[in-house]
Amino acid sequence: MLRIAVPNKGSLSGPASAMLHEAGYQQRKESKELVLVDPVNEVEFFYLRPRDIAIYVSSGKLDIGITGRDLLLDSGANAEEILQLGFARSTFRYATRPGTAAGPADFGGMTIATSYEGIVAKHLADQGIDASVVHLDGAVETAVELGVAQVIADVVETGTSLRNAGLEVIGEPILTSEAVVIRRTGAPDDDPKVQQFLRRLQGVLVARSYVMMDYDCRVEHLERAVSLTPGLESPTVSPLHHEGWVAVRAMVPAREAQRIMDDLYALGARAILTTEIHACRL
Ligand SMILES: Nc1ncnc2c1ncn2[C@@H]1O[C@H](COP(=O)(O)OP(=O)(O)OP(=O)(O)O)[C@@H](O)[C@H]1O
Ligand SMILES: O=P(O)(O)OC[C@H]1O[C@H](OP(=O)(O)OP(=O)(O)O)[C@H](O)[C@@H]1O
Ligand SMILES: [Mg+2]
Repeated sequence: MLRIAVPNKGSLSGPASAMLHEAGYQQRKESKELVLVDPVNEVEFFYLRPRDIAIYVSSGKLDIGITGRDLLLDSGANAEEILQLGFARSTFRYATRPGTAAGPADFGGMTIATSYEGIVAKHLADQGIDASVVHLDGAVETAVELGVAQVIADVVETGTSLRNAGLEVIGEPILTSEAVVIRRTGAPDDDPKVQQFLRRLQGVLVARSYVMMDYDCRVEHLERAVSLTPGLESPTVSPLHHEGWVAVRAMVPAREAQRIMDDLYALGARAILTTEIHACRL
């Protein structure tokens, strides 16, 4: 059985379970379940704290896990990314009250509050900045108002939490993060069970970001039309009963679908339809 670590709380938990469900795996029905065996797919899911997942995977007791890139790097665990999942996207940044510092080079002698000590200590050391780091479990934005630190380093998505605390980002992002699948560094990459799992998740990613587009167009417009809808390999072109017309079918990126439909229509294509893709293997 493939043993997989899944986040049990926080921003990663819901979207990770939703993606696994879309990929055809059983998921737990209630948040108190810590282990779930999916015998049909020969997979065992362990619902763990997101922060602990890289540690379990690096120990070799679990084959793979879903976590955030920032959590993986912060843990310093011996594990590596093998697939990016596109959710829980964020940046990791320093923030201060306006006027505190012109940039991270001015942080010398200051205290930086963070839940990600590993990332911050390494970044400060790499930049040669002599600042202290204080670890807080969460809500670190409040540390400045309460005088525990002059600077924070935290996850930023919309920036709302920073604005509400009267803070502004300073310096370039330390890193960009998203949910990722990880395995122990150097684990063999030809394990068929892992490969099948990754193919299923890749299928979900493609199904989420592409739609199927069908349309009819005149033969003389076909080349221009297929240049708008080249598909992943090549579009399917079938003859229509109506002489001089063909039907075309191709996958197109979902977020470009409306623009492509406008362009096809302007070219003379008609009966332009898009349909959702529920699952795929490329
Ligand atoms: N607002 C957010 N937007 C996008 N990703 C986020 C956000 N907050 C946290 N993350 C991501 O979620 C992961 C953090 O997991 P964690 O369980 O700490 O999430 P959390 O939402 O902060 O939960 P908790 O309530 O336990 O603090 C990191 O990879 C982080 O980048
Ligand atoms: O830029 P924003 O869209 O405001 O999102 C970023 C905030 O979201 C997370 O906090 P969370 O709600 O998980 O609370 P926490 O600080 O207790 O982890 C993160 O730690 C930031 O505080
Ligand atoms: Mg949090």
